[in-house]
Amino acid sequence: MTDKPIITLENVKKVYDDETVLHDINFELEKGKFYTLLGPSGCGKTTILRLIAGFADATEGIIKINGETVNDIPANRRKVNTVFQDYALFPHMNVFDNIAFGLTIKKMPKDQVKLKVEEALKMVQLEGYENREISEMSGGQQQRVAIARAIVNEPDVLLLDEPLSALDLKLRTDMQYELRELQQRLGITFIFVTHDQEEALAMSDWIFVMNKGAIVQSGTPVDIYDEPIDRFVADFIGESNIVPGTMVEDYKVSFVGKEFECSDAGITPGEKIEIVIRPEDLELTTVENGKLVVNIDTQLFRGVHYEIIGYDKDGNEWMIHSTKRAEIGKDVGLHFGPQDIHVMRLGESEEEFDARLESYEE
Ligand SMILES: Nc1ncnc2c1ncn2[C@@H]1O[C@H](COP(=O)(O)OP(=O)(O)OP(=O)(O)O)[C@@H](O)[C@H]1O
Repeated sequence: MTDKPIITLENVKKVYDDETVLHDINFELEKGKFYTLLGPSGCGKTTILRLIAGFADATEGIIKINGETVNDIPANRRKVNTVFQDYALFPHMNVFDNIAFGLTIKKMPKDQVKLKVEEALKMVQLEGYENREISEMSGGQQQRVAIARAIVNEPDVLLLDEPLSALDLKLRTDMQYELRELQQRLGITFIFVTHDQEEALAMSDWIFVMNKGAIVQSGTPVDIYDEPIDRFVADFIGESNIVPGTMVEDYKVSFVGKEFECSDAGITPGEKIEIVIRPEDLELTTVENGKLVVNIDTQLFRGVHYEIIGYDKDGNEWMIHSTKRAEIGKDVGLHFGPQDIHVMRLGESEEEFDARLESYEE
């Protein structure tokens, strides 16, 4: 990283009552990137945002904004702004007053406030909506007002806590494009919280996958999708086929009683591993041409593809996404290439994971 990180968390821990909700969080964020915290409900995503914003204090550890330790700096003096899930707009004020609120309390001269609000409205494509009441705006428009209210303060960092979760699917997808585009246009750092993996993959430069108060993997969307570090990430980030296997040697694995070429190396020969193959990487073919043979059990039409489930001779379940139909009860061959096989080191069991988290307490 050439520039100073815009946000740094060092050994950050948060305890509420007796419960540790964040364990030893460490990261450095670069300026101008779109970061996402992704994980199931209750894993601590919002708590990280609250610590950065200054709405809660870290129990241990250091939080820096632009290289400066901010643990003792109040929320209103940090150059970050938050867009909340429910937007937190003032329902009795019109659009202009909602956006101008922060500037007015800072006692900015009126003509300057007007200019800034107009500029912010233009950014979110709501020019001319100054006098509308909040109750007269659609969900998507309220969302944009909330963003305008945050960016009018020219923050270095914008924190977004599930800002799209109240929108219907179509609008949500539109807003994903808009937010991504806005982030690139403004060039400020976004930290976006979601439990929706597709949203995270579509929007982010970099994703932190969280589970039970810890970051379990971080990387680009492609890295995380293609090389999930363990079963939790593989399951959480998309549909996967996961079957037990063994590393034979570099670039060779065995599973379902056969050896296959793969693209992984550096794992001890003989090590037990798990094999991940995405449903869209499996191709239906004839039994003779198949690298594996499965018996087709169910088939659902999903619009763009059929979702087909079959079982191999060892009883492993295989999900296949295919534009071709299969015939229930029949054997078919599956084709896949070496690059479609992803090798996962045997992850910790749930119990081992919990024990490791507890060891942080000692
Ligand atoms: N003020 C609080 N007092 C006590 N416990 C809290 C408080 N805020 C959060 N928690 C607990 O901390 C844990 C993490 O909560 P957090 O809101 O950060 O999760 P999240 O990943 O954002 O979840 P969601 O997606 O459901 O919002 C949860 O177990 C929650 O109950």
